[in-house]
Amino acid sequence: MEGTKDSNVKRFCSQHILVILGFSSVIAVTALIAVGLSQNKPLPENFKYGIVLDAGSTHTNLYIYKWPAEKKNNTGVVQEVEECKVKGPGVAKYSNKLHALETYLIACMERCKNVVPRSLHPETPVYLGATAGMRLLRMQNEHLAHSVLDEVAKSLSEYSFDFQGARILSGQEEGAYGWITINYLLGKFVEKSKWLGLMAGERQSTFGAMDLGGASTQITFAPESHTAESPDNFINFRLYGKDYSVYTHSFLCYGKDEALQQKLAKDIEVSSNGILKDPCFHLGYAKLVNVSKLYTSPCAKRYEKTLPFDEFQIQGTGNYQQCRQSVLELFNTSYCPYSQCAFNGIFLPPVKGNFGAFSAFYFVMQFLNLTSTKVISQEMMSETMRKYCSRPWQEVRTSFPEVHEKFLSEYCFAGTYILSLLLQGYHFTDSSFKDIEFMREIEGNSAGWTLGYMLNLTNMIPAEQPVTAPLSHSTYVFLMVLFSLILAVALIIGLVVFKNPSYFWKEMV
Ligand SMILES: Nc1ccn([C@@H]2O[C@H](COP(=O)(O)OP(=O)(O)OP(=O)(O)O)[C@@H](O)[C@H]2O)c(=O)n1
Ligand SMILES: [Ca+2]
Repeated sequence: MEGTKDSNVKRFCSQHILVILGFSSVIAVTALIAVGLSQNKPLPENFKYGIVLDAGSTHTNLYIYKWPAEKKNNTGVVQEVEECKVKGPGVAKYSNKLHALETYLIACMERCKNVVPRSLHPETPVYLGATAGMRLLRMQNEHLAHSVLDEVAKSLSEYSFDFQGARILSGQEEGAYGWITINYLLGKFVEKSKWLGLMAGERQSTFGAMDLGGASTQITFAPESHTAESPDNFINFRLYGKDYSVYTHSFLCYGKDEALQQKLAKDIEVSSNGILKDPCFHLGYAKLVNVSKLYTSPCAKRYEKTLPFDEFQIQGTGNYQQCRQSVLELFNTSYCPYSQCAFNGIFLPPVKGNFGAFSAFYFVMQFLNLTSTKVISQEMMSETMRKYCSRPWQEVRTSFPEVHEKFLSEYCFAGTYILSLLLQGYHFTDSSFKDIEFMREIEGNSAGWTLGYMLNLTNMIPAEQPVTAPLSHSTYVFLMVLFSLILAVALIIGLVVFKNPSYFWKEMV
């Protein structure tokens, strides 16, 4: 009797201990989840802004970037929040009307005043970088180029932002910053994490970058192997703890507009009657060109000749094959002082990996409807060009009433030029051509040199990998909760078994 009472009390006590233990485990796990989640809740972020003006040969574009101040050294944190196209042509075109530069940037700078919170204006850097149009002007008249830069610098320093200067980028910088931009946006500088970040990550291959502007074009990529040939074409970077040896070259005068000027100057040399039958323009298209204007750019100088007329008329004949032949004459492949060259005796290692092709590469391909499929073959593009160039001008004009006449009339030339540059200039093959992605932006950020320029000048890309915990905070919380749950379940099962071993054994028998 005494024994039964005793065992009843024991059972009562152990049942309660079990309930208390189960209850505490549930509370502990709930508390752990709550603490983890509240700790992981994003803190109110403190943003910083940066402004870059891209003073290109054809126009100026302004970009406003924004990033959380605490995370400035992480990759992919900078976001483009605004793009503003400055009204009017590129700054180099103002060399004979400097006074007009006083008001040139006002509209876009007013946008900046609205987008960037007023309290942050004094700490928001503003950079202006000029490219090939200004490089050409500097070649012609250094003093004038300085005056243009002084004038834009003067107008930018009148704002309450932290103006950091206006300068002409070298072709190498332009190529390199474009390469940094797209690889930063594609997340190629960080290792691909494995097993929730528990295993060492894998180094990723970078994308090559190709930029086609109005006056110059750049190609930049990490070649298969480093070579001692033409050291001027190589830049070494150490980014996030990894070394990169990158090939880059900027072909001045091989932007879309200057290449066309060169072609016209080359072809008019052999005309005697002031008429230029041009296969790169549509049949029925006609345009008057002033001879002295044609020779103002240093790019067409090599074909300069005294002609018996002051102006000539382009008459389109719309023939892709003949246009291709004429364009190919712009690339001199008859000499190469290195083991391999692009054209004009410029070293170029074999192209390797994926490429992002942006600016006019994209504008032209988009117009030709060649950006909707991810993979574009060179046959597909040649066929498109053959058909497009043969369309009569009147039909083209009425089919695309919304497209600016200058752009529209030049797409036959531009597409043919792009094909020739990629195949004969850079030696892309049937297969490597398919590795080119024509892109305008990557997740809302424009592909171009400006972001890379700002990342570099604000020291946002560290040479060494920042020291971080091996796991992200959310992975850490997830694993802690999971293991605690496993522990709690094991504890409860253990207690049940300990409390009533006969039940367990009975089941087993
Ligand atoms: N919808 C558009 C817009 C532009 N273009 C062409 O694209 C070229 C300009 O490209 P862009 O990258 O804007 O040149 P810039 O930056 O001004 O020139 P650069 O980089 O050489 O200084 C021009 O030939 C222009 O005719 C085009 O064909 N279609
Ligand atoms: Ca450009």
